[in-house]
Amino acid sequence: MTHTLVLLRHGESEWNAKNLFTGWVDVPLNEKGRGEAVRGGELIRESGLLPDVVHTSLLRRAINTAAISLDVADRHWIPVRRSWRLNERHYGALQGKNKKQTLEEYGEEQFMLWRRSFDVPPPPIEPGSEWSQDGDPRYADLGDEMPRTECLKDVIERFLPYWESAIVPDLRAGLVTLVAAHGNSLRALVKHLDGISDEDIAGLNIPTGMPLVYELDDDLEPTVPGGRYLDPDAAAAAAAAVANQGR
Ligand SMILES: O=C(O)[C@@H](CO)OP(=O)(O)O
Repeated sequence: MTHTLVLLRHGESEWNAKNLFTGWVDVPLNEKGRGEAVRGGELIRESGLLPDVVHTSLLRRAINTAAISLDVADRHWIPVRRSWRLNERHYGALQGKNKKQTLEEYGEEQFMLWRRSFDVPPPPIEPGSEWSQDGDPRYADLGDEMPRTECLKDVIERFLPYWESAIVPDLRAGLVTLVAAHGNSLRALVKHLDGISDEDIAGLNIPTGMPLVYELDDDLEPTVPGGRYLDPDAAAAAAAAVANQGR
């Protein structure tokens, strides 16, 4: 028996379009992003892989992408679970900063260390500063777990408990499981599923609004490494555009 997992990065947000580091800032989808979510829903519907349950982050770009896509696929009624553990990577003091300006100010090496290294987090965000999430009621229960910055390694550490306790049980119950999340929380998941090395994960970029399907065996190993995008050509072009952000 295989288990079906469908991953969906949110559609383009207002800050993706402005080329700003976003992280935990709760930015809305823009017009293009809503269109990508519609297209994602059409691809899901056409594939016949209709989700039985959906997991999202606590951020509206993922929540609304899931809602739009599922509405198009006529699956708007399925159970939903949300967790901060699926949030985008916290981008620390870079949140709200322009990627191109950051690249020009700090140079290629530092920029790429912050964006794609496995274990180098950006500087922590200043408590109470403009783009900090202090006092946000949705994170009131986090206490000491509330991040001030994160590298991909940190994202994997906070994501895995949710994977094990919430997503794996749905997969094992035979439910087609949709995870609507973010570029870096999905990179954490794909790294885990495909066993990608700490070095090689730097080269992996997830495009917005493109459903990526994994069929998993009983050990929850992908039957096809890397999974399968429902629209592979569009996904490859969009992933290259993510890789080139800042330039
Ligand atoms: O800004 C962010 O939060 C992420 C995703 O948009 O950006 P990056 O791809 O640079 O990690």
